[in-house]
Amino acid sequence: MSDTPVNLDELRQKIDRIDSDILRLISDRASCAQQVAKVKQGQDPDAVFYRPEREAQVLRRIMSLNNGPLDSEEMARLFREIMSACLALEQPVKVAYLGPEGTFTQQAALKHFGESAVSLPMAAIDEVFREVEAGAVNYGVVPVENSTEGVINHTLDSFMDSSMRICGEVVLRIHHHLLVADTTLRDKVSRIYSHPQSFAQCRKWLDAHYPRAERIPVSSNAEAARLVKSEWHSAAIAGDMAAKLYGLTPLAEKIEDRPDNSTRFLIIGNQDVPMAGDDKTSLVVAMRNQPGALHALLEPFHRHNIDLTRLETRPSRSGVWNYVFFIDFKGHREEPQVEALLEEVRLRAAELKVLGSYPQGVL
Ligand SMILES: O=C(O)C(=O)C[C@]1(C(=O)O)C=C[C@@H](O)C=C1
Repeated sequence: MSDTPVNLDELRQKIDRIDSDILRLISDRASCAQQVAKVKQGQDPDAVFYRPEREAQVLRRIMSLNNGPLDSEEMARLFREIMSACLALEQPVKVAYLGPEGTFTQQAALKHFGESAVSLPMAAIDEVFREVEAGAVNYGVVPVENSTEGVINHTLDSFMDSSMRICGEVVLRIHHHLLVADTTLRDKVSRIYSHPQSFAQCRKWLDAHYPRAERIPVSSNAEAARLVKSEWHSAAIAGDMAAKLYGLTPLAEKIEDRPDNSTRFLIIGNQDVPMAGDDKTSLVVAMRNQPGALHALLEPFHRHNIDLTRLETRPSRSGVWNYVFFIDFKGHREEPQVEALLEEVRLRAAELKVLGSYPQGVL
């Protein structure tokens, strides 16, 4: 006879036994993290407890070991939460994000740090920078680019004046919904609120389905959701978090024009992150305004066979240099060929600032 349980009671008893094992193992893991904290404190009284490179390695390892039936992303999300709780035992982590509550940036912060982190909404990107700089929070989360709408200039500009470093990145699939309240007259929607970026990401859908509705830009999707609560003829374009926060329901789901619509967010902090094995580096470089400046800047990347993942130009704010370039590439600043590259770029540039080397987003 097979010992595989066949009825509901037996299956539930089996699940109870497995849960007891999981409980014991998670508790063992948490005790281990407490010991790690003691070791870190013993090494350095100002020890940093959050270690992005280690977290990336743990999550990648879990994904590579996973044989289903849960898919690897789902499994990594579960481990994300276990690690988040373990880190909170070592030291509760405070994270500032571009608010208000219910924005995609809050979603990115939770995706990266897990639910055990304390997340605090800020009214503007430069406030997030200021809070981290002042030491009021440990880390900050800000959006930097969207696959449909391009770069978020406020974030790049904030890096020019700041000593903050990049400690990580998160990429979030952005799904927009057309949301209404219980009291909305669904066939009388004549006004739609959203953030200008979201309007741009859903433009074709809106032209096709609501060509005559007035589109009112507001400061965030969460604010759009809040406004809709009290208006019977209005709808908001926002994501799941804002819908949940304000108790709205979707009239139409996933209305973004591009199915791969995603936004990249950066984690800013005060620490230099060691190599994780699958890293990126971000730079800001000022070049003198002379012929061939861009070629001179990019040529060493080609020669050292370094994979550029992004290049943005911003007007210089000091007025002395005409071009400021934001460059992301694959590799860590401690790798020998990256060190050699940075040495060369430094000689050619008027100014070079390494914003950070950090693990590529895992989830
Ligand atoms: O390995 C460490 O340094 C730990 O503190 C343990 C741990 C974990 O739970 O795995 C927790 C927090 C860190 O950010 C990284 C990993």
